[in-house]
Amino acid sequence: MHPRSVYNIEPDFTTLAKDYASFKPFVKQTEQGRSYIDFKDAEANRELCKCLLKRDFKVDVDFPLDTLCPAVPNRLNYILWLEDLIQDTLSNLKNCQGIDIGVGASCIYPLLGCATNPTWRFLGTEINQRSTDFANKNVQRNHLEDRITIIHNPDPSKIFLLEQDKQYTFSMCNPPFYSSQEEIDQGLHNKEVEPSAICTGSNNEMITKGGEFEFIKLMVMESLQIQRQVHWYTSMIGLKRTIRPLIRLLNDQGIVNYIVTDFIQGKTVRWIIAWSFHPKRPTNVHAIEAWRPVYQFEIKLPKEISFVLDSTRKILQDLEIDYSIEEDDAQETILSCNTSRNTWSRATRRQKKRQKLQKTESITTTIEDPFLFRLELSCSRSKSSTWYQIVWLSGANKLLFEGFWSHLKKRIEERCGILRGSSFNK
Ligand SMILES: C[S@@+](CC[C@H](N)C(=O)[O-])C[C@H]1O[C@@H](n2cnc3c(N)ncnc32)[C@H](O)[C@@H]1O
Repeated sequence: MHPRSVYNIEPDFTTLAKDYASFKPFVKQTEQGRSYIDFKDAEANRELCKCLLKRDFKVDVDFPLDTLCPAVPNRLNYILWLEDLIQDTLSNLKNCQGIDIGVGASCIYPLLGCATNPTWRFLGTEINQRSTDFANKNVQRNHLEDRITIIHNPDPSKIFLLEQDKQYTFSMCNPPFYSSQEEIDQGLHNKEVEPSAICTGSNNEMITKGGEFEFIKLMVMESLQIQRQVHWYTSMIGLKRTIRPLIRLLNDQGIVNYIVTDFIQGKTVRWIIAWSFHPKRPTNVHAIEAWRPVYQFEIKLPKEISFVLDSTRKILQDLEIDYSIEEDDAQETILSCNTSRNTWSRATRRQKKRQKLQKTESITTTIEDPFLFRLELSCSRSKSSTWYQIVWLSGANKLLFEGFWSHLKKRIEERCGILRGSSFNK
């Protein structure tokens, strides 16, 4: 559960039934006096969803019993995590324009997103005509026509129906997870399927050709065409086995800025994957470390921290890389570095040498996106050696980062007396 979720305190069904008479018929009591509802009862689920949305977000919805009933806490987790992602990586937090692929009849994500973020707007798409009509009615019911636009997508193999020349902050999606009814039955057995979806999710909402992997793959492939028109592409993942092939796909397509997170809601686990063609990487959002791309390297150097710091400064000055010292004490020093020129490639350094001899201005290669990184120096327990870590913070070119690190590592190791082939660190 997201730490900011109102549902960190479990809703009390007795109180909810007192406040909402429509919910009362569904509330039962255990012998110990604990109130509960039957999650296999579609009507009970729908009433719970409607009452929670009304009570906690002043959102008023209605949807047919044979369409997917959204579990509100689960949907809220996604919205709150998106807020974190945006806060962490974008400078302009106002006027966010989101996209929801497959709004469903409830139109839950646009409604919840607008209720919790007064400046957000949404474009919602849906392939099912009946769900599109219901979603539109839900938008009207909440007087949000000026902030939410719903469009019917007649082509299931198409994902993004965007306005040309318009920029979008994020896209989100709760895709159909399964490729067949057998897979759903298996999911029920493994407790992968949300209780509220058991009886209500109709086939088009739960099943898609090739399952969620193929659906998200379509999204990835289309995102390659439109690149930075959407800042963050995101999707919920319902099955753990989908994560690895998706990461492989992103890597194969050269997408280096991505992140995976998870949410545990009762017995159900859900994941969200996000990728971007923008250089700024998220560093302050909940993520599964094991699925992060390699953004950092660490080595141990056989010298005291003051010596390593002094040597690093000299190397950075030589490379004309700007840096500021963020934190500095005897135990740990953090240098924040940034450059927009590649001054370390062999060709650039050769050119620089030549130009020095000829006393002309040096020419360096400009990098498309600013290259930001952090160097973290910390004392080892013995104090006579130092842990030396680089963390890549921003930049779209992974090879550039790796090339820089290999250059810096060689120079700092040489200064610390580690010669090539030496056994220190092995
Ligand atoms: C699992 S439901 C999610 C509904 C709702 N967003 C929610 O979270 O409860 C998936 C939805 O995506 C829709 N859908 C499937 N393929 C689509 C596509 N290519 N474009 C837009 N919607 C699509 C389905 O009709 C269905 O309503």
